[in-house]
Amino acid sequence: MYAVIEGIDTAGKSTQLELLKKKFPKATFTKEPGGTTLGIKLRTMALSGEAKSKIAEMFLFLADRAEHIEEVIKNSENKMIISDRSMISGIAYASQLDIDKLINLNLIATNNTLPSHVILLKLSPEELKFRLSQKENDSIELRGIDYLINIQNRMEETIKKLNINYIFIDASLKIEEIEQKIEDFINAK
Ligand SMILES: Nc1ncnc2c1ncn2[C@@H]1O[C@H](COP(=O)(O)OP(=O)(O)OP(=O)(O)O)[C@@H](O)[C@H]1O
Ligand SMILES: Cc1cn([C@H]2C[C@H](O)[C@@H](COP(=O)(O)O)O2)c(=O)[nH]c1=O
Repeated sequence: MYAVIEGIDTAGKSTQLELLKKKFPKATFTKEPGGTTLGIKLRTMALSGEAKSKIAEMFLFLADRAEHIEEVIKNSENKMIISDRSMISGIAYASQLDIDKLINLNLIATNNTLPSHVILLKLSPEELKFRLSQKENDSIELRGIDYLINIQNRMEETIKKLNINYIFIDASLKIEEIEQKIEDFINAK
């Protein structure tokens, strides 16, 4: 199983991953960007805001993804893998490009590997605004509410197009309710 937790910034992915680590201690937990040695450097570059070209920024994330698939996902193929983000973020955040074109580019980076299970935590604009106001924002978060809600819509569209097992969860539910829904989803398949 290659399960991924998706959602825009502050959706609650890290919170749920910490709980999943306790529930599934034998699983491989990983993340994008920054799940490999090279990925840590690429993550810093991508999030610094240094790339003036959005296409250059997208290729930094794609390079991270290619290395992550090769170094982490392929090496844990027979285990349960749970990842913080995946190619779905890659497709959604590169919002200047068409989704179908991005699916093809991402399949090159992943050597045609797709997640088997996707959990999307969905935020309302109001809750997103509140959560962003509670933290220091990086260069991507500074793009604002409308930008991030558009990314969330693109995540939904991408997941449906890829025809993967998925669950969409209201990210404003209580932490324990979300935890239970995720556990039921993972255990069901
Ligand atoms: N269900 C919830 N209800 C209310 N607040 C929550 C809930 N889940 C997480 N939070 C809070 O929202 C904030 C963001 O959560 P978290 O860091 O888990 O999100 P994230 O998706 O990992 O964010 P990022 O992508 O920016 O790293 C934290 O302050 C966290 O405590
Ligand atoms: C994989 C991926 C991520 N991003 C963005 C999304 C977030 O703003 C950051 C990652 O930081 P987090 O700690 O996981 O929230 O990068 C992106 O723009 N493109 C991608 O492919």
